[in-house]
Amino acid sequence: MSYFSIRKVSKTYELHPALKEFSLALEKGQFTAIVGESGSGKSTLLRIMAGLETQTSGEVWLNDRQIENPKQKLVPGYDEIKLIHQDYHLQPNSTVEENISRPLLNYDKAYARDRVDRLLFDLGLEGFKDRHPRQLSGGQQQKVAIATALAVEPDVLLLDEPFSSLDSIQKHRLISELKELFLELGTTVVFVTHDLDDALRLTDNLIIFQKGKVVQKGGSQELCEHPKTRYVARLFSTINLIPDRFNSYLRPSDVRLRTKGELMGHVIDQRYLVHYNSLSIRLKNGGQVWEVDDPFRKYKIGDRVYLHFDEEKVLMLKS
Ligand SMILES: Nc1ncnc2c1ncn2[C@@H]1O[C@H](COP(=O)(O)OP(=O)(O)OP(=O)(O)O)[C@@H](O)[C@H]1O
Repeated sequence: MSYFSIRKVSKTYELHPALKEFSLALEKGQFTAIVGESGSGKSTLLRIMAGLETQTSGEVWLNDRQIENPKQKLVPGYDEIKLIHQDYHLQPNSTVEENISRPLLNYDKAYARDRVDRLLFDLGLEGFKDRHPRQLSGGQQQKVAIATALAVEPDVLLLDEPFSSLDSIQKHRLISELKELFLELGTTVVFVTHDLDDALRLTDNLIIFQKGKVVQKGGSQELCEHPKTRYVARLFSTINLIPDRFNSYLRPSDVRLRTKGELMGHVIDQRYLVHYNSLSIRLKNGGQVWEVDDPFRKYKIGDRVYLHFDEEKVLMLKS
């Protein structure tokens, strides 16, 4: 039996199905990321996992204990399973230290002191412990929210896009720091996000979620090389539809540019990126615009180019 398991959980709001028979099994200390677009049911799923929302059917288990939903439990939620989302609620009139200490009010004083000191240290907040939330940056406030959630040593941490208010440099640094901390603490982590890049900073154990259902699971290489749907493929890069062929696509890196051939187009835009130039090419037949990598930075706006590709690189994708 797995440590944390979600068994065929479904949720229907009025008549609208938000979650369809979702199952997941995690071992202790394992991380997983659920990547899905807005409205795909990610928050609903995490709230059910935390015992904060009542599912229409299915079960959630932590070890040998079934997680009760708000209809079954007088005070919904568990200290063992903590949910952190973007709208974290810090106490504005309390200091950082007081915020982190609050969940530990009923604990042994010496234990609480040690725990708060450790969290301040682990999250790099020692220098800010006497400040109030309004005196902190978004990233620092987020760290305080995470430290507050970790204060009671939860076994499972559920992260619902908690970093979306940060810029990408801050966000990636924070995710890397947290990864180290979670590994050290042995926390089991479920991270939901719409951003594959964020997910991959934490883990390569991916679940791709669309319209309340799992569309594909696996590591990034498997999903990138063998995506089942256009949505999964697009998480990694733009895809170009091949004219006059059904559901057949190519990634920008799988198109070669030549000065002769059959599929002709003109470069209409060029962007300098770190490893290559990215070109927008308007195809002659049909007027479609393809995005193509130019690794030798050879072509310029206005150039005529011919597009070549290997058949084995063609992705056959459902919607
Ligand atoms: N309390 C509610 N009552 C009715 N419908 C709801 C309720 N909460 C969510 N929904 C609907 O259920 C679906 C899933 O919503 P959910 O918030 O779980 O998605 P999400 O993937 O977390 O979206 P986002 O990334 O935008 O937060 C949406 O269509 C939403 O409108």
